[in-house]
Amino acid sequence: MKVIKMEEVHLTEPLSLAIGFFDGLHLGHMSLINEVLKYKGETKTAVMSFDVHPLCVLKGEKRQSIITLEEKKELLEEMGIDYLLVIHFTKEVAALSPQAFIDEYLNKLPLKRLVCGYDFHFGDHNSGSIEDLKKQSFELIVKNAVMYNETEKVSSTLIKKLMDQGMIEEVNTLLGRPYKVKGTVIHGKQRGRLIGFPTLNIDYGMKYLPKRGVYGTIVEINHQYYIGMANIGMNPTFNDINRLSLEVNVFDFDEDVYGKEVEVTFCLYKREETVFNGLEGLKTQLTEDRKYLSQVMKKYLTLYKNNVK
Ligand SMILES: Cc1cc2nc3c(=O)[nH]c(=O)nc-3n(C[C@H](O)[C@H](O)[C@H](O)COP(=O)(O)O)c2cc1C
Ligand SMILES: Nc1ncnc2c1ncn2[C@@H]1O[C@H](COP(=O)(O)OP(=O)(O)O)[C@@H](O)[C@H]1O
Repeated sequence: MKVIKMEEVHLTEPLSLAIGFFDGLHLGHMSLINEVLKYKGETKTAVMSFDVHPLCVLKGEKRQSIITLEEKKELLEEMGIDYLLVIHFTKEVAALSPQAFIDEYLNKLPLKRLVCGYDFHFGDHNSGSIEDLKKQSFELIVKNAVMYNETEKVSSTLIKKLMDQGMIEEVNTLLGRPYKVKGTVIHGKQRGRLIGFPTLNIDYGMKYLPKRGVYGTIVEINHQYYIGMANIGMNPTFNDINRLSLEVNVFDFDEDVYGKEVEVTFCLYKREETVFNGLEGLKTQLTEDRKYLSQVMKKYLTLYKNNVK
């Protein structure tokens, strides 16, 4: 798959294109991508997205996302999309009228058909709608919402809400794959090894983290897979950190991997983060967590290993 900045695009073969920010690439987004892939062979296949979330630009928000641009690229490539077309999103782009947006980004392409979701809006104050797209010369396919239940649609907002409740298995169902966080191993307070539970502290960047607490995870280190118990939290027993930490104690592993990139896959939520009355209480709890998770996580490790290439 080629990644092309829209300012530099020059394509000549007919295209089928899905458009959206696609935070999460969840089942709803996948229905658009799969629609485009139906035309592989007849046309080239492409996805158009933005480099930063429109709300970050418009409201100056620092927004944690379910998926990074890097992960988006990997997934779309695996699915067989030919081009990822990236719009550099700025206030000027946000202020384009609907027709100016269409002329600037869509009519410059050899666009045979456009696939978008039922609620796609674009242009100044989101004033552009499906009605504007229907008037153009390309074919338009509008996909209905994929539903979560009778009333709620699968959406990035819903996935974040479920993450906030620790409902990671539900999240994984709606993503169509397990939730992962990739990051570099950084230094913590060097206390873990003293209590017999060393942890990889992970720099999770701008990834959205599930609810504070303990999770059963699969950890990839140097192309090997391990079971691990992760904690997302503020280590309230010690009360000496100021940003939510993601750390994982890896089973059957004993190496120094500071500075390496690792990937944590969230499989199940075990318990809330608790304030202990000193180290002994924490150690007893961690011993119980390890005993429980080393049993329960075996099947996830097998499944995981069977599903990676
Ligand atoms: C599986 C797991 C569960 C944890 N649960 C708690 C907890 O309930 N309460 C708490 O204060 N800290 C908890 N911790 C965090 C420990 O306090 C932390 O790992 C320890 O202080 C080591 O920190 P360090 O990596 O900065 O050295 C947990 C850590 C792990 C790996
Ligand atoms: N089983 C293991 N799980 C996690 N980290 C381990 C393990 N074995 C060795 N390590 C190493 O020990 C370091 C963690 O020790 P710890 O005392 O918790 O330090 P820190 O506070 O810097 O995370 C890890 O970064 C890793 O390099």
